[in-house]
Amino acid sequence: MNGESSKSAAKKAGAAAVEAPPGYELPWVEKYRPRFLDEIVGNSETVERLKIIAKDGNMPHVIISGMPGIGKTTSILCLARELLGSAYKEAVLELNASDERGIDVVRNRIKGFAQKKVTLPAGRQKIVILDEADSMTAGAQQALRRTMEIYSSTTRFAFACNQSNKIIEPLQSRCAILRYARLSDQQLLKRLMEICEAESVQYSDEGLAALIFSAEGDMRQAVNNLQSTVAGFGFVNGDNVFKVVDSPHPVAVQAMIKACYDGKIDQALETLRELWDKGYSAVDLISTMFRVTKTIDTISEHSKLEFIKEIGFTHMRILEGVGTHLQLQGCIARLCKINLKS
Ligand SMILES: Nc1ncnc2c1ncn2[C@@H]1O[C@H](COP(=O)(O)OP(=O)(O)OP(=O)(O)O)[C@@H](O)[C@H]1O
Repeated sequence: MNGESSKSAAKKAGAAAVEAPPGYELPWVEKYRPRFLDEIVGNSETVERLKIIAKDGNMPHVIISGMPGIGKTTSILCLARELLGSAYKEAVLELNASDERGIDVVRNRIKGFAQKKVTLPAGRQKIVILDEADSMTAGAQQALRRTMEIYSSTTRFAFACNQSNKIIEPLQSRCAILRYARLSDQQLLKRLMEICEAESVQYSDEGLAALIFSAEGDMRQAVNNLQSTVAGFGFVNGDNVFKVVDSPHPVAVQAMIKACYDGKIDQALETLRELWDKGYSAVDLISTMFRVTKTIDTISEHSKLEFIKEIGFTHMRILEGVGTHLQLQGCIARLCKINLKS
């Protein structure tokens, strides 16, 4: 790809306006962090609601919850940028888990910010962003209750968290709760292809499939693994991706599950032995077995459900502390037996 077209691809993928200092490369998750709500992939209904808020300007207190790496913090930052324009720097206070966020910070820093006078576009308020809010102590959350009410005419709060039930009820009742779902494979694929084009990455289709498989709907992980694979190997194919993420190769695990389905216990145990000897832990193996079984389409629906049930029981036992080779061998034996019965 020539320089000009790679530049326009970068623009299309929303490459950050901030350039890294010469000699340094920004991590791609930062370089391609969406800057406007339009660029956010997935969760379109929720993002539409945010766009309406950005247009009307009357932002309620919000909680955005969902699993990691799907755009919660990014959405709040985009919303704040669209609401506040050039006043963004002055009118946003962002605190995340790396900042001290005990009661004192709520009493001093947040309250101080809420009292501060800032010139804003008409009808806009200052915004306090509390990232990873579920890790704030209950005491600190309690201390926010009155602050949120007293200063609500000038300051609005946005919380991002993985589990909204870790936010105390009184705060939940003051906020609009928006839930983000994990991103679909197509959404991840589209974004990864945009970034590959912008960065002139050499890739194969099965390389992208491997990135999507290992990310499980987490865009941050997909983009990070893409960058690590490019940095480590230069070419994104399945083998390289699984080396980077250091998880059992799903093709081998799939062969093992299929051997169970066909009742070929020796072959299945042999594959298990090879994977075990590579040093993967029992949890890695059993969770890959689960994910692979879910997606195999050559197994009957009934057997698939029975397999998943058995794998689930084994997973539970492993988490209880018995993560041995024998545990997995037992699981393989039971999987082989399921199909013999039916
Ligand atoms: N929906 C998305 N669209 C485009 N890029 C995304 C999306 N979600 C995540 N990303 C990428 O992943 C990076 C991290 O996203 P973000 O910080 O918003 O995640 P998060 O959901 O807040 O995760 P956490 O719960 O760990 O804080 C972004 O910089 C961006 O590059």
